[in-house]
Amino acid sequence: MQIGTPLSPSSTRVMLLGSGELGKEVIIALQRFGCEVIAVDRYPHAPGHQVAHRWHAIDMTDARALRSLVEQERPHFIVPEIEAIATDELARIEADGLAVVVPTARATQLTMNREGIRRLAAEELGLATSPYAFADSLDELVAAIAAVGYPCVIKPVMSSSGKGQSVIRSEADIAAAWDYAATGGRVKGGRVIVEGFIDFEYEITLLTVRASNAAGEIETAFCAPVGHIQVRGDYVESWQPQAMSALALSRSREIADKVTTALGGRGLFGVELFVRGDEVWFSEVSPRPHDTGLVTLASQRLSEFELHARAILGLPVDTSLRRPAASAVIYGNMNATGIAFEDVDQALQVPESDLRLFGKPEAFERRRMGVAVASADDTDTARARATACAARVKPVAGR
Ligand SMILES: Nc1ncnc2c1ncn2[C@@H]1O[C@H](COP(=O)(O)OP(=O)(O)OP(=O)(O)O)[C@@H](O)[C@H]1O
Ligand SMILES: NCC(=O)N[C@@H]1O[C@H](COP(=O)([O-])[O-])[C@@H](O)[C@H]1O
Ligand SMILES: [Mg+2]
Repeated sequence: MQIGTPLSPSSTRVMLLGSGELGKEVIIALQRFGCEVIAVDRYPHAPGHQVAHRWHAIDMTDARALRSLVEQERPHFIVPEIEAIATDELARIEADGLAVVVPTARATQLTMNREGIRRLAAEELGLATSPYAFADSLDELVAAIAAVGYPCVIKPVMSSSGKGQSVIRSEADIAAAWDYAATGGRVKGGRVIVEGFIDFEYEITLLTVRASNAAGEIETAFCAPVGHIQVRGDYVESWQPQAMSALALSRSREIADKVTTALGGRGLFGVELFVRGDEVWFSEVSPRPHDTGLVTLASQRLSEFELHARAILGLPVDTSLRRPAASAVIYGNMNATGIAFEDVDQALQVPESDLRLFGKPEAFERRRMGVAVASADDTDTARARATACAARVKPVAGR
């Protein structure tokens, strides 16, 4: 494996499609190995734009715009960082041998739509999932709910971070859930999935990495399970390791192994699972670093972002946990551009704490603007530290 010199003819070029907080950390990891990084997002000055060699703001769902940028930049690797991308064009780019798509173009196609990954997991791989049905209209939704039963969760098939998602308990909630899904999806009036509500005890992300071993073969390795709490479908706190029974852990690994093997390629995946006792259900998977995995910045020898960078480049990985840790999200708490953060010094008085402020040019009430991480002897203490650190950071209007 060879890595060239950035900005020279020998450069190893990597293009990120999506350059938010997760991409920013992947870019930093790639920069440390001397890659030449091109960061792309839908708006200028995205977090990853600020740490890359070059940046572009384009509509990544526009196949022609995407193709022409790839032809202009000639990256060796394309690393999708969000789901809303012209993934069919990525498949053509991969088939034409223009670049390696991470982990594979097919993985990005299957996971950008809940239907693709759900049918693969439940119908082809036979994994345990919630019962589910799909609907394209309010009438079909009524029928789908009748098949799945109450309570259930309604989600646009194309959405993320809980957008357009609601839990419904009776017929009276159906119309509102349909309307809400239409506002939160990436496509107006689009298709929805109805999922039976799983009354889980806790949920985890099993970070799973497919990377080359010394013999050059792809091997699967697992990080310690990440536990997390979601509010309105968006993560607010995570910790590692999540305590679980030996059987639940081995079942989780088996599911993660099956689904990541089916998606293929090299890279880090976030496999989302629901757990009750020894029972485990597959929920969904990100073929890229996961927001709940931000905790690994404090907990692992190599963060999930460094693991992704290494896997992409064909380098060896090490998933070992260094110390229990936790993460807590910092929201914008206002709608404004160019905001500031007060009391960062106070926040970092918390023992073993650290902060990432993403540098997003515009804040929204519920937009993630930063994260606090902290380590400790145990995850309970780490959680208390991370939430205390996050709470001390005060978003204020910029001057
Ligand atoms: N069928 C279900 N039963 C119980 N809880 C659920 C179900 N589906 C989703 N949830 C809850 O909502 C959260 C978000 O759901 P999901 O991961 O499908 O949304 P998302 O929009 O893809 O979020 P992200 O992009 O952040 O992963 C889950 O982590 C879980 O807490
Ligand atoms: N659950 C997916 C996730 O956390 N994705 C992360 O959020 C960014 C978008 O943030 P924004 O909506 O604030 O622009 C994405 O670019 C990615 O880093
Ligand atoms: Mg999810």
